Amino acid sequence: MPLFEFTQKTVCCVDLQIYVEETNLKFKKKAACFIGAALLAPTFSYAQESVTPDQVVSAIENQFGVNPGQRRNHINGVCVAGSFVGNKSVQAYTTSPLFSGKAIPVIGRFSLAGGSLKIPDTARNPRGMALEFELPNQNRQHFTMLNVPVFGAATPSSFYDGVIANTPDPTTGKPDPEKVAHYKATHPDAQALGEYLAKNNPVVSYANSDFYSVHTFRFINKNQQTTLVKWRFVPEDGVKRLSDEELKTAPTRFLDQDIMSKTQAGLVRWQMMLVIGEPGDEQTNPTIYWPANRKEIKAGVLTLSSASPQQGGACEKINFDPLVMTQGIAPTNDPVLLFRSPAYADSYAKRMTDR
Ligand code: HEM
Repeated sequence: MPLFEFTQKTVCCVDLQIYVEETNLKFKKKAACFIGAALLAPTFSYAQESVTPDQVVSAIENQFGVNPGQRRNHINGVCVAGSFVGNKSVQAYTTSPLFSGKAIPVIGRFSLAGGSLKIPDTARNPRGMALEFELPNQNRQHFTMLNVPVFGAATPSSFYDGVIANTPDPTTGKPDPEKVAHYKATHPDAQALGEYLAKNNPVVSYANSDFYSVHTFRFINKNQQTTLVKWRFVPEDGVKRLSDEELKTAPTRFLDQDIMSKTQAGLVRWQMMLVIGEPGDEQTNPTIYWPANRKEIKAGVLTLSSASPQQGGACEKINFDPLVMTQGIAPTNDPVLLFRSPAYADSYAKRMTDR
């Protein structure tokens, strides 16, 4: 399968050559080029069956540019630290030491989706909460969550298509509206997230955001019984969003300073809610909601006590790979979840070796 396919005789060879050089995507030009047809309404098809993690990370780099030493996605962020106390009642579902009832040290990072430092804190895109739980015997558990209940791609190749469609055109410096429209029309899996982001204004503070596992995971108990679960972290201070008016007047950057001030003034908490799945609930497609009436139990409390700039901070050099897990927690066959691990490793390797 070609990485990028032109379905009409639409693009002049010179333009394509420039595009290839600019994008550095290293794909083979299989497209036919017809000089002079470029201005006719083009239709593009860039769906493909499979992509490699490096193709996707390189495409993200091409969309946003590269800031040496920094994350290729979720580049804006802030380090946090605190602890988590898991409820023992969750042991009915999992043997994970997270739910021992004892305080577990946590290093975390809040972030803004996207790979450009210029993306403002008012952007209508997801925010991230990544947690590394430091368990006994040097064990680690990661939760790498978003503040949206569903994701915008059911497969890595669909995610890749979104990156390509939203990559600025070298001539205008902006994504080509035709490509964006074509992507939306041909990727219904992006719709649920788009609708959620349109309906829910960005949050006023990381401390006033809820965060979701998005993916389905498997909890395994001491009798080897498996339960499908999702989880969400609910802020003690409630979810608060910017009004339409505030969105227009808010400063470009306020999220990092806000959480630093709040943790300096006191402790900031979230309740972890475990959502218990039922047989037949969606396991492998992170763009699909579970029914709203699933049983939920209180699974623990996250308390953050400090926050600091990411540069030189404890979170800077952590790869918050969502597949870093302890016993009692396992992934499902969600292709997006499984793809994230090698994609993050690729981004991590790049940012650790940039000059
Ligand atoms: C195909 C899908 C995805 C791709 C290719 C992707 C790619 C990436 C990459 C390259 C990074 C930077 C990693 C690093 O340098 O350390 C990143 C960070 C992040 N991603 Fe994803 N991602 C995907 C899906 C998701 C999903 C589904 C979620 C949440 C449910 C998510 C949440 C995050 C968060 C919170 C961060 C920041 C982690 C940190 O603070 O270090 N991503 N992603």
